[in-house]
Amino acid sequence: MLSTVSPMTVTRSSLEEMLETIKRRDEQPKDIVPALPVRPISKARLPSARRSLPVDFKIGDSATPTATLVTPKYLITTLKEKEGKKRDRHLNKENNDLGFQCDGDFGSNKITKVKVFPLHESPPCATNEESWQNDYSDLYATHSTSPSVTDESTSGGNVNCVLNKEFQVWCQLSNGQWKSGKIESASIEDSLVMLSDGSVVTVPRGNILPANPDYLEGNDDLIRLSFLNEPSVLHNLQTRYYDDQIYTKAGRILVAINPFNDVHFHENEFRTRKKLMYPLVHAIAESTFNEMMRGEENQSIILSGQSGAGKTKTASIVIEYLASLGGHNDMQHKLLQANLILEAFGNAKTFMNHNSSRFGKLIEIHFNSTGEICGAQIETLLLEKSRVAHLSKGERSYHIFYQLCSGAPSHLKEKFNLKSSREFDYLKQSGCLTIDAVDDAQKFHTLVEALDVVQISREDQENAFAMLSAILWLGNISFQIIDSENHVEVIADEAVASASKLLGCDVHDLMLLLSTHHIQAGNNSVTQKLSSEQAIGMRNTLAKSIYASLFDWLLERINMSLKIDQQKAWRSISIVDIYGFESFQRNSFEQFCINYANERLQQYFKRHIFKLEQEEYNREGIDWTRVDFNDNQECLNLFEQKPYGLLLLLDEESKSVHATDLTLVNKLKHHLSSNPCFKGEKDGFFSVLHYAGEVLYGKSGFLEKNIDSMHSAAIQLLSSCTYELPQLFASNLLKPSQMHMSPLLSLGATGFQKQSVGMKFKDQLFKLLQQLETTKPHFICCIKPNNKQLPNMFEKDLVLQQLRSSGVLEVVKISRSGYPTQMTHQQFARRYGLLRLDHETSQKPLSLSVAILDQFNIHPDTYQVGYTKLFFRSGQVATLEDARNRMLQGIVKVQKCIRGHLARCHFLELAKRITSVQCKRDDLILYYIHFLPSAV
Ligand SMILES: Nc1ncnc2c1ncn2[C@@H]1O[C@H](COP(=O)(O)OP(=O)(O)OP(=O)(O)O)[C@@H](O)[C@H]1O
Repeated sequence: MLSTVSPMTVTRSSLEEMLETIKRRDEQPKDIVPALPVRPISKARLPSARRSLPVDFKIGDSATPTATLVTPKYLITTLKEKEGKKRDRHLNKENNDLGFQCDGDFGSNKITKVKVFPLHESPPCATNEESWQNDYSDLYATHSTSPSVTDESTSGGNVNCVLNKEFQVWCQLSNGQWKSGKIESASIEDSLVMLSDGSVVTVPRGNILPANPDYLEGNDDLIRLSFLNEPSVLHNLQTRYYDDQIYTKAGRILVAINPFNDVHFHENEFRTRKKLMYPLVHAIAESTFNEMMRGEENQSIILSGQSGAGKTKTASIVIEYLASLGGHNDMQHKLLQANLILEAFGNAKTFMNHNSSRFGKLIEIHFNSTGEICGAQIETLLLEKSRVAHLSKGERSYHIFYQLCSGAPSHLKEKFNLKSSREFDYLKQSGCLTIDAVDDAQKFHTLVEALDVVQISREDQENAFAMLSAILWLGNISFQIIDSENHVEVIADEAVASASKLLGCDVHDLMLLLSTHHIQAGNNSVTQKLSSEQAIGMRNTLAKSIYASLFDWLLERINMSLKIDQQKAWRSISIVDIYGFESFQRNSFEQFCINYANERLQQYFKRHIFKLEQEEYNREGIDWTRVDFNDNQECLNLFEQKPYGLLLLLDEESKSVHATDLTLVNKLKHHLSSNPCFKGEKDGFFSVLHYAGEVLYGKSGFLEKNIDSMHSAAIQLLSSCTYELPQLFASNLLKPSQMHMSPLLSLGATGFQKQSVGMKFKDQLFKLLQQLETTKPHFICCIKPNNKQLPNMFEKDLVLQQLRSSGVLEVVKISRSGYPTQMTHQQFARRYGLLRLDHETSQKPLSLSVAILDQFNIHPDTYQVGYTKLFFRSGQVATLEDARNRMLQGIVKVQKCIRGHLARCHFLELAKRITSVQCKRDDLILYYIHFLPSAV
C-alpha cells in the first residue's frame, strides 16, 4: 500500500520509515514487547536556537576566499529593492543605541558560548515570503565550499568561521550600553568597531554580539530573526514600536507593547482603521476562534504583564473582535457593556495606571455550533476593597464614585444628598480627584446606558447608587473623644444622618454600632466603648463590606443577563485578565495577593509553553532539542507549602490574639529563612524574590486585612435596614460558604468568622486555574514601554526586564524549534481525509495522514510524526485548511446544483400534474355544460 502513497518519491521519507516500523511492530507476536517506532530522521528537526558568533571567530578581509559574507549593506540594498517598499523609521542614530545592560544571548550566553548558524542546517521555519535558506545563502556567498563552517553537532559547538569585516554587530561599551556598528578590523582579543554615529571604538571580543541584517529589522515574528540575543530582540521591538507596530509575534505568544496612545477615529473609518491597527491581536483572536470551531477543545486567551502594560485594553480588543466574529446579536452588545460596567466599579487610578483593574477576571464566552455567541459567564478574583477607605497620595478610589458625583442627574443628587467629590473624605484624602482627559460626568451617562443594556432596572440602578452614596457619607462620619482612655462617640451630624437614611437604618443604631462593642460573658452581654482607632476601623469595615457586596451583586446581575443558553452552548473561549504584578517601595497585603496570583499564572504559562510541551515531545518520541527555562516553583512553595508556607503562617498568626505585624514577620523569619526566595528584613518587613523581581512587604495591617472581620453587630444592622440591598448583603455575608467555624477569630457574638482573605484568594485562584486546565491556552504578553504612561517613549531597561521575567526570550527559542500545531493521527485523518479521493474508511489513520501529507507536498522539515500525534511547525496546516475549505465549498456548490436540479424536476413534475388535473377538470366542466342540461 505504501508504494501507492507516493509513487513519485525516490528516496524513502521519514514517514515511510516510521510507518514501516509501526507496521513491523504490529506484525510482531503479541507476547513480545513492541519496539518503539524509529524516530523520523532529523531532516525534520530545526537547528538549535543558539546561534551566534563562534568562540574563535576571526574577522576576515572581503578578499578572503573562505566563507565570504555578503555585506549587510549589500543585503539591505538588494532586498529593499526587491521588497520595493521603504520602511519609515523613526529611529535616529541615538535610538539604535541600546542603553541597557544585558547578559548576551538570552541573558545567559556571552559571546564565548555562541555560534554561527551552520550553513547546511534546515531553516527554523518556513516563513511566508523570505525563507531562511534565502537569508543565509545570501549571507554566505561561498558557503558550499567553505571548509571553515561546520555543523554544530559535529564540531561540538566550536564553529570555526571567518566573517566579512563589515559584519554588523552589537557591542557593549564600558558604560554598559549596547551600540550597533560594523567591524572594521579585529585581533584575537579586541575588535575595532565603527558605531552608527561614525565614531570608532575598540571593544573586547567578549563584548560583541552579532546583529541582524537590516532587512530583518522590524520583523513581525521574533522567531524569524537570525540572531536572538537580547540587543537584537529588543532592537526589533523598538523599531516596530516607533513604527506604530505595537504587536509582535514571538512564536506561540503575542507580545503587545502599550502605545499609551488612544487613537480616536471618525465613525466611518473606525472599522478599517482598527483593522489596520490591531492586525496581530485580531489574528490571535481569530485563530483561537477557528481552533475552537474546528477542534474539540475549549480555548482560552491569557493576558499577562505588569500593571499598566495594557492587559485590560488588549482584552477589550480581543472581546470586541470575538464578539464581531460571533455574530451581531443582543448578547454581543451586552457582553461589551458588561465589561464597561465592571471597569467603572472595579478599576481605579493608581501610580502605575490611570485605569488599573483592582480585581482579576475570567470571562468565559460561550458559542453555539455555528459560532454565534450564546451567553457568557464572568468570574472575578478578590476585589481590592481596602481602596474604598484608604488611598495613597495621588491615587483614586473606584471610578464609579467620581462618575456618580459629577454625572448624576440633579434629582438623584438631591435624593442622595450627593455633593462634589471634594466634599467626601474617602475621595479627597489622596489629593487626586480627576484624571487628565477623562470626563467622569460623560462616563456616568455611558455607564447608565450600559446598565440599561444588561437589564438592570432604573430602580435597581438607583438602589445601587444609594449604596454608593451611603459609603461616601459613612466616610464623612467623625468621632469625638469622650474620656481620657480615648473612647469615642459619633458626632451627630449630616454625615451620619445621610448614611443611615441611605441605608434605611435607624440613625441611633448606626451611631451605637460605630462607637460600642458587645462582649458576651456567659449569659451576660457587656457593652464597651470603642477607642477612636477601633471606631474608625469599624466604620471603614462597614463601608468596604458594603462596596464588596455591591460589586458581587452587580456581577450576579450581569451574569444573569448574559445567561448561557445551555441548549445551544457548544464550546467556549475564556479570557483571563488579572491585576498585573505590582512593586512599590513598600508593599501591603494587596500586593502580596496580586503578586502571588501573578506568580501562579506565570507558572501556568511556563508549564504550558515549556514543560508540558517538552514532556509531550519526549512522550511522542519526536526528535527535539531541549530548551531550559527558569521555573518559579521555589517561590510558589514559599507561598503554599504545608505546614510552613507564607499563606498558612499568615493564617496561623491571624488566629493569635496577641499577634502583631512584627510577630508575624518574626514567625516568617523563623520558618522560612531557608527558602532562597525569602528574606527577613528589619523593622517588621520581609522580601520575596518573585519571577519579576524582589518585592518588600510588611506592616500596614497585614493581619487585619487577612482576617477582614465583619462584626456580627454590623451584619445585624444591615439585615435590620428597610431597603432590599443591605438586607441581601447581610444574608450573603452570613452564607455558610463564607464562613468556617473559628472561635478564636470571633470578634462578635456569632462565634464564627469568615474564611481568611488569603485562603479565600488561594481557593478562587485554584478554581480559575482548574477551569483553564480544561482549555487550550493562547498567551498575550503585554509590555509597558515606560513608567510615565507616555506615548513614543521606549525605556529599554524596563522593557528588557519585562522580557526577561516574562520568559518571552525563552519562548522565542522554544517556538523556533517547536511544533505548535498538534493533532492525533485520527483527528488529522478525520479532518483532512476528504482531501483523498481514494479515501477508504478501512484505511488506517496514519497511512491516510501520510498519503495526505504526501499529496500536498508538505515538506518533511515542517512536521514530525509521533507515536500518536502529528506535530507541525507554525503555519503548516494552513495549506491543508485552505484545500479543505475549497473542497467543502466545491461540495456545497455541487450539492447546490444537484439540489437545484432535483427541485426544478420536482417542480416541473408538480406543474405537469397540476396541468393535467386542470385539463381533466376543464373536460369535466365542458362535459357538464354540453351534456348535463339535456340530461336534466
Ligand atoms: N492597545 C492600546 N491602545 C491604546 N492605548 C492603550 C493600549 N493598551 C493600553 N493602553 C493605555 O494604557 C492604559 C493602561 O492599560 P491597561 O489598563 O489595559 O493596563 P493593565 O495591564 O490592564 O493594567 P492593570 O494590571 O493595572 O489593570 C490604558 O488605560 C490605555 O490608556
